Amino acid sequence: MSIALNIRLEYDDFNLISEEQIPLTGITGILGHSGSGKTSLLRIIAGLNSNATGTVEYGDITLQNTSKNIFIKSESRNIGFVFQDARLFPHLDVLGNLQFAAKRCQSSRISINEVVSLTQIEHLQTRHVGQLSAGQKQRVALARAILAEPKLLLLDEPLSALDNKARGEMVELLRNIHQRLDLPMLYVSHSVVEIQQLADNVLVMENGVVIQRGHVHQVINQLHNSITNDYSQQTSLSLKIKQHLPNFGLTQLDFIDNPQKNSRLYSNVVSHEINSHLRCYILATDISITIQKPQDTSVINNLQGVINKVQRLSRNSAQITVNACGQDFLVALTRYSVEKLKLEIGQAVYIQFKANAIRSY
Ligand SMILES: Nc1ncnc2c1ncn2[C@@H]1O[C@H](COP(=O)(O)OP(=O)(O)OP(=O)(O)O)[C@@H](O)[C@H]1O
Repeated sequence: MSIALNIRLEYDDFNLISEEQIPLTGITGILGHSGSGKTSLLRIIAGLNSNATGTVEYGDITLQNTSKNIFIKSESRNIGFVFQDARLFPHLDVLGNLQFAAKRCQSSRISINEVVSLTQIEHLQTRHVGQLSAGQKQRVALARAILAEPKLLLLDEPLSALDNKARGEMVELLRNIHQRLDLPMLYVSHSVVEIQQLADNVLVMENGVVIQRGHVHQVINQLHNSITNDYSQQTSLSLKIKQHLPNFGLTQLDFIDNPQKNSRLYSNVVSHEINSHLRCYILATDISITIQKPQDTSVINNLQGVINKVQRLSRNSAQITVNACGQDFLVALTRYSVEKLKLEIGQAVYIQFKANAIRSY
């Protein structure tokens, strides 16, 4: 099932044009600069923007068809929304906010207690909204949205006001909620890391148009430097947890499709279960290249590969793509190193990176 959009929105100095099939399985991330049209796209899907013209189909349900004069109102679309600011009722406590949402839902397949436990807000129920931190407000907003039992949840930069720790916890929470409720989500952010950790599929927007779409790792590995301000070129991938080595503070990882002995990788210890998948990324600046097989090196991760792309980024910097164990790794080098090592397409090389270069939330 998918949302089919064929839509146009015109403001004085901004146009959004979208002809898109958005999958309704998993979490779809929408990434792009500020002002690229991400929120406008969500608002059109939610039925909060009646200026847009064209069609919006949810599976075989028509939510909007301008030429047939069809526009299903937002409150009848059964689509949930969580904004940057939580927008809770300030005169009610947490439980009051949740009871209000539950009252409006006719089917009540999920109870307030279940949602409270799912969003980990048991201890906050009697607090007033003014006594909550930004992260706690977002969890309550999430709980309220889930209580309405939407068939789709739209999230517009819900973590933007949170610090790093709270963000990591919310990402984990959103993943759990998605899995437990099998609730499709569209997640807007300009943070590549958030999208990398959360989304299954990604749309990239620029100037009101979707310019890239596909599986999260594939899209992130092909992102151009200019897409987001906080973006550094990186290799995005998922690895399988092979074993934890607590005595060394390390976790041993396998490539999912290519689990060979000589392709084991090591990260700083993570809390994931054995055989589960770790979503992670490695900054291009954290990987180096050697021509000879590294010997007696302190760098724990060494993989043999072949150069399949040499790209000049600026006068003095280049990006090399090395395929190792079926995975493309992006490596940032100076022009000096590229020339010194005479790197070229088809050349066999080794890539190296430390355990702490394998990053995740
Ligand atoms: N009601 C409106 N009237 C006129 N222009 C608008 C209106 N709403 C949004 N815009 C313009 O549309 C463009 C896209 O805005 P939108 O909020 O969709 O971008 P965004 O990618 O979500 O940005 P951000 O990441 O900053 O939230 C912007 O140039 C904005 O100024």
